[in-house]
Amino acid sequence: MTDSLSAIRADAQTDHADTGSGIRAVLLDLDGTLLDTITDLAVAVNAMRTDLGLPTLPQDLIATYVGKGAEDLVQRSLDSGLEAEHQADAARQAEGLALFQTHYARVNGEQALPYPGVLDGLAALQAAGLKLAVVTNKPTAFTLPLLERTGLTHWFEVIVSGDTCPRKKPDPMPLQHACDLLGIAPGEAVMIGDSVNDALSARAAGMPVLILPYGYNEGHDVATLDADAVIPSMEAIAGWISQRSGHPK
Ligand SMILES: O=C(O)COP(=O)(O)O
Ligand SMILES: [Mg+2]
Repeated sequence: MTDSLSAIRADAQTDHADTGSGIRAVLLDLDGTLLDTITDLAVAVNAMRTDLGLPTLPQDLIATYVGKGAEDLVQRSLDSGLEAEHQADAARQAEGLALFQTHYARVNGEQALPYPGVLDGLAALQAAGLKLAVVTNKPTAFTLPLLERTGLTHWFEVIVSGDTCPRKKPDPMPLQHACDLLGIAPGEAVMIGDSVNDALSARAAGMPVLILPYGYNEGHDVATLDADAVIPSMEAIAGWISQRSGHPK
């Protein structure tokens, strides 16, 4: 771990030797990173399936379908266990999406909770003078009420949702957009996430990426990700980013 962190610090010093600016902002994924949202997502997915006459799915299986936004979650939840010829057509997917949206609007945030260390981690990053942004694949209509209901909105200068830009993570576009809004270069930010979508988008945007191991990586081990480090908690992440940003708390 120490070696990985040293390597990131060394990279950043090389990248920014001309400006000496280092890290000025932290971009944070939402589902599986800041908030444990799977209970509410699974309730909405299973309510959709019940409406369509389908059996419910285990929450752990639904968790492997989270990461690429609501349409993808609905599609994978409808097609779960089916051969290609039986998978939902566009009309069935649209019907499923409408049902999911109705149910999730009702339960979004009901049981969602910050993971241990998140609130202390955000406080430490903010105290260190870093700008904070959310970059999520969750649609705006669910992101903003969720952040409100869980009391997190006030931490963030910028919120980029899954439908803010033409393309979602793993495309770098939403990360670049967040940096534009923050008035910084991508190389002055660090991405914090839980999944392959965060790792790929950060790599493509040219910024370091740190992975938290407790979220939803589409059912895969986070050790398989191309990331700079896997760090156990937001609190632990905040400690060393603060040092690296040159504004120790
Ligand atoms: O909406 C999703 O599928 C995942 O959202 P996230 O990008 O905040 O993890
Ligand atoms: Mg996530």
